[in-house]
Amino acid sequence: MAAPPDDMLWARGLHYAYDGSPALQGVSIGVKEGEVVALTGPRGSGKTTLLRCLSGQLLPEQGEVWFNSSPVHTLARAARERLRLRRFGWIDSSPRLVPELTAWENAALPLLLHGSGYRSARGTARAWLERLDVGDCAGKRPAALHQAQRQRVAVARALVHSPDVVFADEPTAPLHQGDRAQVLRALSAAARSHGITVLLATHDFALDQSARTADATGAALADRIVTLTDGRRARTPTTGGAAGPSAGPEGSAACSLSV
Ligand SMILES: Nc1ncnc2c1ncn2[C@@H]1O[C@H](COP(=O)(O)OP(=O)(O)OP(=O)(O)O)[C@@H](O)[C@H]1O
Repeated sequence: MAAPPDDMLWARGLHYAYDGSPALQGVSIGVKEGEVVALTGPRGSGKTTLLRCLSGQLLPEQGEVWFNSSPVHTLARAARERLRLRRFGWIDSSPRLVPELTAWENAALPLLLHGSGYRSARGTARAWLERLDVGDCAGKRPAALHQAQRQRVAVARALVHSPDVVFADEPTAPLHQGDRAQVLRALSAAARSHGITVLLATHDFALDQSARTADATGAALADRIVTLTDGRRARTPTTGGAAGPSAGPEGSAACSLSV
């Protein structure tokens, strides 16, 4: 089966289990170019597993993943790694930076791995750090930075090579309340200004009060919310939160980004 031509990323009937314990049970999703999609659901609902299948880190046991009308699920490991390196960016819940490298060197890693020259990689990485309000940290090593600064460097690293898709797995989890909305806005604004598609996993803010502000912001910055429950797409809205009643599995979130 071919993917719909207007979906940049498309998956059908994904199943994945860890040691026989199901994490995804037939998830299908389509994402258009430039869309910002918030993936919500309670802890353990399969958000990370879905992101990892869509980004080619995991091979689904059943189902198909297509990127730009080409199959990802049939690619050999080396080809999937090349695809991830060139076309995708990944932001984890904790900023895994290389401690020996400065902030700009960390941000520039995808470019350097692609074979870009040192000087040009430095210029591009510094520009992204400026855009993310951590330009003055460019020469510092991760240990000298606050957690929010480190996470911004990780965001810069995910965007620096102008990927087609950025997968962000609860990128604000380690941050204080005040930093969360800022990092999400910075990510979202940068992605929108460069036409980068974003899949952003967030906890179900209706169920997790501590994450409410960040996830409400993440959802409000998204074009659309997709909700998972027990490894399946939820059929009804699970929240009356900031995304509002329109934010069902296929519903549109308010897109109120103005940064
Ligand atoms: N490496 C692993 N080994 C075994 N089980 C796993 C592993 N990773 C995830 N799981 C299980 O798979 C299910 C889905 O987990 P997943 O991390 O995808 O959900 P999630 O919605 O991202 O959760 P969270 O919000 O807590 O990160 C859960 O039951 C989880 O315990």
